[in-house]
Amino acid sequence: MKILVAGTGAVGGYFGGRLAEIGRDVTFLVREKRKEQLHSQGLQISSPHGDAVLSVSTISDNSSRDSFDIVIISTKAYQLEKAIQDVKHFTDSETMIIPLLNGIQHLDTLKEAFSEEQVAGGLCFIESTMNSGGKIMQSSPVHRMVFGPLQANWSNKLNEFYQLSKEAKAEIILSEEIEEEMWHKYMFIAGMSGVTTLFRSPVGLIRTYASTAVLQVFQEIADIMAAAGAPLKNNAVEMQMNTLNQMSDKMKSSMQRDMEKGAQTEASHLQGYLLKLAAKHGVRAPLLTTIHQNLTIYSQQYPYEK
Ligand SMILES: NC(=O)C1=CN([C@@H]2O[C@H](COP(=O)(O)OP(=O)(O)OC[C@H]3O[C@@H](n4cnc5c(N)ncnc54)[C@H](OP(=O)(O)O)[C@@H]3O)[C@@H](O)[C@H]2O)C=CC1
Ligand SMILES: CC(C)(CO)C(=O)C(=O)O
Repeated sequence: MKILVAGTGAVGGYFGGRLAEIGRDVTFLVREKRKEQLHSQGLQISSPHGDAVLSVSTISDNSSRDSFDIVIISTKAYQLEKAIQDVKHFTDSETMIIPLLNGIQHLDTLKEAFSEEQVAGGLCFIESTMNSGGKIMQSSPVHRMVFGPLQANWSNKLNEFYQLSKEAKAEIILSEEIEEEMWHKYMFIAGMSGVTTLFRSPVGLIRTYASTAVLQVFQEIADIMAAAGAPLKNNAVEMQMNTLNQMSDKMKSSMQRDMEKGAQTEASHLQGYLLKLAAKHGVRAPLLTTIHQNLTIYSQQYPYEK
């Protein structure tokens, strides 16, 4: 089974690397700078589960036009449109797409670009970032990737992919309820990245001094999602509070790490899309609005390429 990873950063480099590490047929779609890094120093992972330096296969958007069975998409949301154009050279009508982006809006973009049947659901829990030298730094042990079919007629390729992932040094899970899981992860990350960027603090201090804000933002998001008809559990807010309460004091969100690097954030894909749903369904979300305003002001102050 031929696997292509589009987005060899903190997420794709980690999970793709863990598959390559056990000899699976993984290729990384990369641009020039990343290609040079990977060829000169290998795919480097620093992790509580053991470091790795892997020699990996790469292709670029203009190289040969092979088709892959599975394409894992792990770019940022604002890079997705270009990534889709590049990935298209390497897919056919049987290729299954597994996106690992946070959020939900990208599913529509992908279904439009490929076909409804080709797009699976996916998400991950991992605290990782890529440092300036291209090394993937995982800072806490959780490394869970969940994927699964979004409709009943699922491709056997997903099952095959699950079977060949089992030995990888990562928790890779096939879920029959991936859509519901994605909405819950979306609730969690929109809230957690929102408060960690608003208070510019890891979760420990926020839990101690601003737990009411955390509860409020999860509740606002739950109200928006419920109004939009998302498949949420009755205790969705409590579940997110529990997840947050189990995290270490030092835990940060990837959006917060991006902000610390002065990089672009996924605010419009995460909080911005929720606020669009809130406006559409007439739901009030004052704290989420403040969080989004904070991210918008940040985006106006930093000189990243817009
Ligand atoms: N990091 C984390 O801890 C977590 C992140 N997520 C989510 O995962 C997604 C990915 O995040 P993350 O891995 O942190 O992001 P990174 O910025 O670390 O990685 C994105 C990678 O995608 C590459 N890329 C972008 N466009 C293309 C393209 N057209 N062709 C080839 N490569 C491309 C970038 O390469 P280049 O250098 O060439 O731009 C970069 O290496 C996001 O939606 C994020 O919210 C989810 C859970 C945890
Ligand atoms: C909260 C966390 C680390 C969980 O994977 C995450 O999804 C992110 O920071 O983007």
